[in-house]
Amino acid sequence: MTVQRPIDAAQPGVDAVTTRAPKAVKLENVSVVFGRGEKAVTALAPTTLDLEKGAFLALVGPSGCGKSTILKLVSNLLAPSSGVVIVGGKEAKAKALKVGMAFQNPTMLPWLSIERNVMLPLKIVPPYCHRFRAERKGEFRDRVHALLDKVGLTGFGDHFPWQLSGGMLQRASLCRALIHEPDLLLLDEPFGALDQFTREELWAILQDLYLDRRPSVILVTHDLREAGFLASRICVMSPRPGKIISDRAVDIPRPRDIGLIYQPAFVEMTQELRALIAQVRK
Ligand SMILES: Nc1ncnc2c1ncn2[C@@H]1O[C@H](COP(=O)(O)OP(=O)(O)OP(=O)(O)O)[C@@H](O)[C@H]1O
Repeated sequence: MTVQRPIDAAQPGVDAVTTRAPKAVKLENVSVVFGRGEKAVTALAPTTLDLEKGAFLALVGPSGCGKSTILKLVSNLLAPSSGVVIVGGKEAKAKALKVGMAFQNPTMLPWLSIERNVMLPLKIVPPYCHRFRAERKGEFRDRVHALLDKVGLTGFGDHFPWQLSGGMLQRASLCRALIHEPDLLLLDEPFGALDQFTREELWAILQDLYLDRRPSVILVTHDLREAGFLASRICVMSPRPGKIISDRAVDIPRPRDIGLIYQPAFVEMTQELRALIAQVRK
């Protein structure tokens, strides 16, 4: 596949209808400081950031620049020291949106089969939890197996986590993040521990899953090709204190083919990002 349109930093991302599109997430002048006095660490300097509904944002930057801190704010695992975090039009603590999450370590419960691990959000998240008893052997089970099929795990529903490879567990983890059809997907280096081939395979799978329902996505990654392949927008962050220093669109039509990452315009974009990160790491 060829890149049909230039990668243009001046345009809104391909997944954002316009910059006036409804916002899934808004950070308004949000900062996070850990500790007090001389030991205080500003994990995030006052930051303002909007994520359009259905957009795919990648956060990249050196270690310690505040990427995970932003995910924790949005998922309400962390309260801001100042400013306000709006998710689905309300403060993050109101939990106005259904959220799905996946991390570098898939953290499956070892005593449950893959089917039951993937089904867990349906047991916990309204409105599904009210129907869980009635549906766990019916509609919900079918839904889990349909998703396992999509990620190439057909027939592994009755296996236990220890019977799967790292790549297979990460596929199952994506299923668990998506089973309750979240409006917002938060991904913290989900493919960081995988080999390059498995990783590329999972980029394509994640893209398909994203195109199915178009949730809003925030992906934290150290892999610039992963960011460029998957995202409609890439924010680069710098550390001490954590802040966003660049916010650019990735204006490449979807579905994207993996061959894209070898295209000159794509390589140029990742090299620019790399140079920016190398500067702020010093
Ligand atoms: N609970 C905490 N207490 C004190 N400092 C913290 C805490 N959590 C994070 N920090 C600090 O806040 C800063 C931002 O951390 P954060 O985990 O968001 O960075 P990151 O960009 O996700 O890093 P990495 O890429 O290594 O995962 C770092 O300097 C970190 O040491």
